Amino acid sequence: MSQSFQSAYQEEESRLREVIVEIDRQLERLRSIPVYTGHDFTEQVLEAGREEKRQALAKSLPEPYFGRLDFQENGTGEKKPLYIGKVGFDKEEAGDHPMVIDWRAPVASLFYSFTGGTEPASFEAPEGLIEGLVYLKRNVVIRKQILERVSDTYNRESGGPAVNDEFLVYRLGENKDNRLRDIVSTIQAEQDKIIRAAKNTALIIQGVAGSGKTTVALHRLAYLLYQYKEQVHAEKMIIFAPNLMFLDYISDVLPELGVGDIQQRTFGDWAAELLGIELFSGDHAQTLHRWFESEPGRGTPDVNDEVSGRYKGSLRLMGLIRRFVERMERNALPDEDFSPWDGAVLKREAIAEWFEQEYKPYPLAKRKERLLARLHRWIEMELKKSPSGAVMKERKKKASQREKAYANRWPKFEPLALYKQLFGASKAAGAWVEELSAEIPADVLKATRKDLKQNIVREEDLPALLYFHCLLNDITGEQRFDHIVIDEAQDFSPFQVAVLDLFVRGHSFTILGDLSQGIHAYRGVHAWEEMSSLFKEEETAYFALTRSYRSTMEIIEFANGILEKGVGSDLLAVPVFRSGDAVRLIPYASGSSRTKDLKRAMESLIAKDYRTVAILTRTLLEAEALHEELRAAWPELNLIDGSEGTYQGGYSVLPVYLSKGLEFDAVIVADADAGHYAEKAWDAKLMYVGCTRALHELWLLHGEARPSYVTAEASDITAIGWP
Ligand SMILES: Nc1ncnc2c1ncn2[C@@H]1O[C@H](COP(=O)(O)OP(=O)(O)OP(=O)(O)O)[C@@H](O)[C@H]1O
Repeated sequence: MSQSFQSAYQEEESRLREVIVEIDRQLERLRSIPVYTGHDFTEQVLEAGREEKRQALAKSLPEPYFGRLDFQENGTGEKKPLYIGKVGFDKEEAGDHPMVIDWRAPVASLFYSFTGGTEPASFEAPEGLIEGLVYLKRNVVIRKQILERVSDTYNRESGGPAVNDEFLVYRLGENKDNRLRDIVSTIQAEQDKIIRAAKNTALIIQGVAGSGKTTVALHRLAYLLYQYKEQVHAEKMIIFAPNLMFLDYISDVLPELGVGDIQQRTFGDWAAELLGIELFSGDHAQTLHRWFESEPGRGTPDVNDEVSGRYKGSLRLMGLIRRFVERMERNALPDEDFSPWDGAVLKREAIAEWFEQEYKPYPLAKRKERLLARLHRWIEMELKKSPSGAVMKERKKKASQREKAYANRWPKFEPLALYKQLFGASKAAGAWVEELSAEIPADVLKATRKDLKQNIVREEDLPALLYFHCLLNDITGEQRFDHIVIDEAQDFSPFQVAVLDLFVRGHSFTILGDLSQGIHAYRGVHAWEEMSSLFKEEETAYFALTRSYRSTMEIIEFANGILEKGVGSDLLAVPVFRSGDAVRLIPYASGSSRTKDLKRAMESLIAKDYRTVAILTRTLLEAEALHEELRAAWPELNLIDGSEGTYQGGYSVLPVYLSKGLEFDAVIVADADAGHYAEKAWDAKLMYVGCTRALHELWLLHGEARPSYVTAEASDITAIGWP
């Protein structure tokens, strides 16, 4: 141990003791104050503040901070060490500078944005730009109040080189359990820019596999809550993610960051609940079967803008619905006057005046509701003019029948009813409806009509139904969001985002995805312009994350090869300098069974003490069969089939298309051969998704011929055969 390291360690050790004593002191004082349970509002607010502090301090006690930055602000002549942690707090004596600074505070941004060199650094504070010199950037690992590691990634005294990746590489080398974790101690400058971007912008982020998109989005939510305390509320934020298992997988990060109450949903669940409709239960399985299960090896079916998912997610359909509702509005008012009994008449012109002038500002369903309520009041007034009680009774009876009949002559302003009309699944309001329906691609029209006649609503129908809902009804304050995160956004459609934009204040979006992983291209976007064009130029910003943090250099280079050769993409990942074992290509032994080889691969990797190991098959059927065969060897082996609500970690078998978003210490791609993966960009994307799930080790087992994008020769990054 060098002398300077020893003194740094001792210095940090004594500082840690000082901080822990202070936290203990503050906690003790707070705990000694009796909890207020009375009705005085001021006291209640004070108690809530104390409770928040108690919790924050207790949470920070085991690991009060993770970083230190020595900074000298211009003109101060004083170099100050700033300690950065998940929770900030001051010494109790007034006038002392913070003991620990919250990682989201403006000054803490320096810890992340500073990339080295001797030039002055700056950060944006509420009072303006602050400039100064950075002397030291230090990472410390504290666990259960014990200082475990001190790592200087920049030291001005030693010549001011670039910040090094030593600590990052150490962190990335750790094995993972079954949950995504926070990265506050190692957020990188390119990620920090996204986390701290202004709130009222639709951020679109293209990030290569493993670039931290999901992680960054979660940290951004924590940042927005801190920075825009008054405008943003946790319960008014929502994260849309692809499935419940993925939501479970990411569910620890926000609590780790001290953030609760943020809604985490799938788009389907959220939209169906809002609309009060039930989705067809077989939809998911049918869709996956159609696109991923039917003919492995022969290549996934071709996709164009006329396939159902693409069309129903398009702005073309959105425009069509808008025109449909406009026509509906023009044709809504019945042609005749209203007569509650013979001799009494309310002229159509008078009703039109209410509908077209007075109630115009209201959405359509509300306009109808108000109009009919007013009509009812008019009837009551007229009834009062009756010459006798008997006549009044007679008239009332008649009026009630005619009022009902009149109301029935109005269209039903209900999303599903109108959607059915548009697709010809129920009686149309006029010939004009057919004119509009003719614009829908014939195959889509036919299949959807058939579905709707049987009351089958699929997930792909939801953007249209939601849009109908928005055109017909007010969006209530309760339904509105302060911020929306869309993860795996390459699988979202422009129509989905356009509708969500109606639900969010100030176009406040974080939209993240990777076009290279667009394996649901039958419904998702093919270029980010499809989404950015929904917003005005000043309302949107685009970021690209090119560095990949998940996998070793070998794995990333191998996966880049798949992208280049198989997808023709130039969205290649730049690895962090973390080297591991070569990617292994292993032919199945002739004469031996494939299962035996896969079992052997699994055994070898488990023997290396990896905590999460997965075998990825091309289809679910294959995963099920393999799971059945291997269960005897590993009773705890999980089968992931898309129906589960939680992610278990450990050892798993799953079809490759369900692995998206997840990661494993070691991955075995089964059947990486031409019999399972065709020479098609889409199949190459599937292979890319599979390979980029591996953190430390990747093995591909295969039959005779491999697709051309799976590299054949042994090299620095690939090894052939068993170790
Ligand atoms: N700055 C960082 N420091 C440490 N680890 C990081 C950092 N950024 C990302 N990671 C790690 O890299 C891995 C990938 O992160 P994440 O899943 O958020 O990426 P992604 O871009 O959403 O991936 P994909 O699109 O491939 O699913 C995670 O293990 C995450 O903890």
